[in-house]
Amino acid sequence: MENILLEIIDIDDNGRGVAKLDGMIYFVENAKYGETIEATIIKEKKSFIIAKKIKTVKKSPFLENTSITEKQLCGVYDLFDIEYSKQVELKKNNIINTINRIAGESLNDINFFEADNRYGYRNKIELKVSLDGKLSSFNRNSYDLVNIENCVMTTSEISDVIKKLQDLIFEYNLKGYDSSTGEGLIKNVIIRSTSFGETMVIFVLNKEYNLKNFYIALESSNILTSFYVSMNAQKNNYKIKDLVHVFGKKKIIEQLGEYKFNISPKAFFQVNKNMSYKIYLEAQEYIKSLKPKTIVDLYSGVSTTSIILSKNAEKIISVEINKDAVKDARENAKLNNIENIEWMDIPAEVAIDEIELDDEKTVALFDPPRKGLDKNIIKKIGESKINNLIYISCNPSTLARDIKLFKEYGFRLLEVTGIDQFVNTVEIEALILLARS
Ligand SMILES: C[S@@+](CC[C@H](N)C(=O)[O-])C[C@H]1O[C@@H](n2cnc3c(N)ncnc32)[C@H](O)[C@@H]1O
Repeated sequence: MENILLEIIDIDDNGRGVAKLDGMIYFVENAKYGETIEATIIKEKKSFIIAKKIKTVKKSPFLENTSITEKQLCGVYDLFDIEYSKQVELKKNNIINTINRIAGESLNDINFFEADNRYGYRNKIELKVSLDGKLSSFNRNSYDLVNIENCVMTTSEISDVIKKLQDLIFEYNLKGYDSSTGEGLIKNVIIRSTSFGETMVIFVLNKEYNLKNFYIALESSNILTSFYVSMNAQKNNYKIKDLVHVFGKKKIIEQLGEYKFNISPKAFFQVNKNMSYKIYLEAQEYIKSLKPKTIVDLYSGVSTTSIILSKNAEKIISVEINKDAVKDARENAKLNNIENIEWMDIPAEVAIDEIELDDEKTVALFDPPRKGLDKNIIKKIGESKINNLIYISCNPSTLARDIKLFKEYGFRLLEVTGIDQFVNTVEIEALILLARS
């Protein structure tokens, strides 16, 4: 089959280039936004074609002159070398087009919070270790490792920790895990930092191993506030299992506005502190105008939103499936002298059957994972007396699907705000307000 020329006009949620030719949509891995490429067809489906990039024929006019290398990205940042104004345009259009297409809206423009920092914003990173002991990151969609150096997207505290860890890993001759054989030692290195300069590291190990001298050296380097180890011997499973606290504090502390938050090793906390705080403040603006008696905060994590909104309602019901996060949330409320939050540490789709929903002065707030809301939640809220909903989403497609379903119960889309929380990546965060009159 002859090669074809494709102009990349968009980037999809998976970071693939999108092109249109003769009415067909093409998806191409490793294609840059704006470039023209020579490609070959790999797979033809009814409504789209998967193509493989052969070479760039014309460079993207949106490319920035940057000296940043793949090694310095320390992760997947598909848009890192695309002009920032174009990144914003792509993200705004993604939200607008997805909501219009799936939820039947006709948005022309939306509010958008641009990032305040393009680099140095990530307060959490997960790294791997190669078989020759080099800290590395995974390539997209594969177990291939890219050695890293001077990570530019992480906070300076995390960069400092990486340097020290790398020196010690070399010094103590520690090796990474081999995904093809299931052999090796270090599976995962999770590093977190807070704006107080506190740092936490978690090693996920493949087997029991005496690392006592390494731990002593790491502790005496004074670079870490907290260090944990977890054992997970399951093949190619890199997740934290049972945790052992090795040294330092058990939790690190972060602050958002007037509130402090203890963060334990497994708890979810947004990776871009400044931008996530902007989302919470925007949600608070909506809440202030609605003056609710009760806020039902579904998918509440460590209750960051519940705590920030605690003065804006008589009662907050905070629902989160992760029991560790709820434990942290209770402590966080105590730490901030907050007494009007009630917790349910069960799935939101189950909790919704137990929550009183027949008061018009209740506002529901959702912040689900990428898969969006469970159908039972939409049904129960739809059939309830609740008239105002705030929805924070990291996936425009499931957000748009859920807007469409809420519209069947008489809700209208009133506000949409996009937030560039995951700068230089294709990921987007959106906040919407739905109401029925
Ligand atoms: C995107 S996070 C939002 C957390 C929090 N609102 C914040 O801003 O930090 C989604 C949260 O939903 C929780 N979660 C996932 N599935 C759930 C379910 N079925 N019921 C309740 N919580 C769930 C996750 O543990 C995670 O804490």
